[in-house]
Amino acid sequence: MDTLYSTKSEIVKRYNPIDPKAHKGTQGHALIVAGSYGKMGAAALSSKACLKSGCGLVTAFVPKCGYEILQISNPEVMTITDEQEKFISNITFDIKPQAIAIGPGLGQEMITQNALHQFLKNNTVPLILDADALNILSSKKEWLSLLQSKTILTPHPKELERLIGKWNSDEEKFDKTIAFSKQHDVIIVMKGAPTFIIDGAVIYENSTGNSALATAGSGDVLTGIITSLVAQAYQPINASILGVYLHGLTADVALPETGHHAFIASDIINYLGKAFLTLENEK
Ligand SMILES: NC(=O)C1=CN([C@@H]2O[C@H](COP(=O)(O)OP(=O)(O)OC[C@H]3O[C@@H](n4cnc5c(N)ncnc54)[C@H](OP(=O)(O)O)[C@@H]3O)[C@@H](O)[C@H]2O)[C@@H](O)CC1
Ligand SMILES: Nc1ncnc2c1ncn2[C@@H]1O[C@H](COP(=O)(O)OP(=O)(O)O)[C@@H](O)[C@H]1O
Ligand SMILES: [Mg+2]
Repeated sequence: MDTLYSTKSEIVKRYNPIDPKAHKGTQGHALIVAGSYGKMGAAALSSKACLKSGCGLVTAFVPKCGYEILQISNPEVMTITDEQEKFISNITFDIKPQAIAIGPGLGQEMITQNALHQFLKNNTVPLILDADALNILSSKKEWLSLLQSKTILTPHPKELERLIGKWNSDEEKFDKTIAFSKQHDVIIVMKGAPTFIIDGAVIYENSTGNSALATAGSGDVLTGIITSLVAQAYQPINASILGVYLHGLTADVALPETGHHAFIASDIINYLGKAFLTLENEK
């Protein structure tokens, strides 16, 4: 099994500094479809991380109960709401995003499952699927054929197991994940310590991050970062590799200042600036 290691010099090659003539309209518009009653934090974290990774415009699509939560917690993020109070039931919008994330805090209500199905049948926008979007697909595997080429899936180990079934060894885990990636032509961000990014037979091993990331919402933030990069026109594989690297780097940079225990998902967002600067200084 050949694995490519994401060294800093490899990452810098994939990183594009922002054009001095850029404006919010050229920096991409991302849509984050997330949240349900009691899990609106996932939508807030994901959409803030998206904005703090350079995306020009970010819109959150949330159930009605999330409207004020999103508008107050993230004034820079625009918010549109579903007609249902507590769950998403119909993913329709009149904006033209360049990347869409679905899943953080979404829940798996039947009405939400149907909304995801209808959305996948019609969608042509580059997509990032996380959390409950993956759990729904695990229970409706026939919908996987609706995914466009190079859709990005970001499962943690339990979500991966739901998607590909149990494994008895690391080798089997990789074999099954590679087979899944090839069969559905999707990129799999296999989250863990470390995270591996799998694109067919090609495996990239991330080189940043530490156990400070073992905290609620850490994956929701990663989804926002990767979605931001896709909206800024990074190829899905480059957005995945660079996003995972920057996510881990925030924790490495923060550690001497915060320690492991006090570091929370919002700190990943707080340290994104310093993480990006380390790449800019190398360019
Ligand atoms: N503030 C908010 O609004 C937040 C909202 N959130 C939202 O909540 C929803 C449910 O998401 P979730 O991931 O908590 O539930 P679930 O899929 O059952 O997985 C949990 C089980 O998976 C396993 N496991 C996980 N990681 C592992 C690892 N590295 N290594 C090994 N095993 C690992 C572990 O299983 P165990 O080891 O206990 O058998 C664990 O018990 C989802 O929509 C999410 O976005 C959260 O993001 C939090 C913040
Ligand atoms: N010990 C660790 N070392 C490095 N990264 C970790 C560690 N623990 C968790 N992470 C990272 O934190 C993120 C957790 O994602 P996830 O489980 O989806 O969180 P949540 O659903 O709470 O947002 C992943 O990117 C994972 O790689
Ligand atoms: Mg998660």
